[in-house]
Amino acid sequence: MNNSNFKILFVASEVESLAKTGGLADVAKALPLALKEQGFDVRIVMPFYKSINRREQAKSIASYQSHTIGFGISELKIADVPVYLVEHDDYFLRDELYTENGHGFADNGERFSFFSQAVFPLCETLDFKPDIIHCNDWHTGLVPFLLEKQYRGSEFFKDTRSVITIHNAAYQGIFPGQQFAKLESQLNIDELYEDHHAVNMLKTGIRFANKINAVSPSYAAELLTHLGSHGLSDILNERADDLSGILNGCDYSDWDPQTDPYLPSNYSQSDMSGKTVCRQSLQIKVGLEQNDVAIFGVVARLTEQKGFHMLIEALEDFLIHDVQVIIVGTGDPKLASQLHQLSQQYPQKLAFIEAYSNELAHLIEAGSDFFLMPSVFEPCGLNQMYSLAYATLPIVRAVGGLKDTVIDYDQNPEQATGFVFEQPSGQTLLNSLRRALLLYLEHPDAIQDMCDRAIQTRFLWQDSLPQYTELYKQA
Ligand SMILES: Nc1ncnc2c1ncn2[C@@H]1O[C@H](COP(=O)(O)OP(=O)(O)O[C@H]2O[C@H](CO)[C@@H](O)[C@H](O)[C@H]2O)[C@@H](O)[C@H]1O
Repeated sequence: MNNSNFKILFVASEVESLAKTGGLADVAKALPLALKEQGFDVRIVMPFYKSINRREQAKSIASYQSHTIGFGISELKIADVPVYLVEHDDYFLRDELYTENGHGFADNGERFSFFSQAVFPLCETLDFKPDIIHCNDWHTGLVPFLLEKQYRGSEFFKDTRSVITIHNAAYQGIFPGQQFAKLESQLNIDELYEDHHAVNMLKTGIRFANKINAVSPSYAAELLTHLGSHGLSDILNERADDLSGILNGCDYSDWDPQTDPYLPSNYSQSDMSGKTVCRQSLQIKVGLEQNDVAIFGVVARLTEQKGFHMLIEALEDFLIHDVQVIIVGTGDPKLASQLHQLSQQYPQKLAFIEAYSNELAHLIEAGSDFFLMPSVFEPCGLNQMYSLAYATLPIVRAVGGLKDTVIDYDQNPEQATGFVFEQPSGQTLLNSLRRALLLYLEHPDAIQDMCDRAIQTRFLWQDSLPQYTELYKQA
């Protein structure tokens, strides 16, 4: 395959450095950039949100209008990858990407079916004939359906194939059928109807994409089980031959303690003194005393997925020890209020910052000794990869990508890079926290060895690219 002749349209609802609410954005930037480096002709398409960074630099390049759909197309670049922004003020000129006052917009189904629909005239207008349309998560789930049912017969798209990557199957985009009424009338939307005429956008993508992948091998395996499939095991088992798991890479150009511009002092394996500076600066920033107790950090969306119910239960006992816990996150207001309450109870030991802050996220990765991810499920997880790169030992549950990326101290002391536990309970998490703390206090040499291994661990996109290339070929 001559890469430069191979055209990939990467369709995503968020892209790091332009608009981000979670890990999907990290991948939607890093993977296209890695593909571009291999010479592929890759372009990204996403909605033109109000909050897009560098909004004023976006260049309007075209517009499209038919009897059913109209939108503008603007362009920005990330490195030398073009990013096409679908401009439709009614749908996308809103303060947030998906929600308002903590609730999803009522018309999210309509917004993202519009976005999925816009992909095709956008390609035609820009005369970009993709070999692969690479979709991501529920927001883009209608694209494979539209490709098969509306465009398969067209000259322009007759050779185009689709791939859908599942970053998080818990979010499926299930909306009432009326929200899809603006799709072409000749399309048979009825065939997508489930109970009460609802459409499941992720399931639609899984049904119609030529190939499907999940963001880690373990998550792909879990998706075939009742327990781990978020209710999608039937359709995924039907498509099992086309499903694979490809581990995400980590973007070390954004996450490297040697060059990280957010850190007050950079550091590396050969000179870790900067990590102490980061630690002090973190303590000052979040208002904790500057002493040298073990620091446990968390950066996450406040959702059940991230295991906050286990964490809160475990912290109630763990905070009697001489430790500091620093949590940064936004999301579920109930979880936020529980965390605020707990931090008022232990003001010297627990700092909870309810904010979305890139700067704090980087500082926590650098300034903590341990990083907590007690997830209920975790398709891949990126923060544990960032932690490893910053010599901050992850404490994770053995699930999805966490299982594929962290080696437990008790299981394999010679190669360990963190602490891994199985049972999803506050008690087992508490045991792991104590296990880590005990080692920190009594065997600093063992902790040092683990940090040395952690900081050298690499999850490179270059290692995952051959698998994506193979997926494209098979599609
Ligand atoms: N308050 C805050 N302030 C600053 N930054 C914050 C933040 N809250 C979260 N972030 C950032 O958002 C990203 C979270 O990425 P994760 O992969 O850990 O989880 P997420 O569940 O969003 O992604 C989903 O998609 C990714 C990508 O495939 C999978 O790895 C993952 O398992 C899946 O659930 C990180 O870059 C993190 O630093």
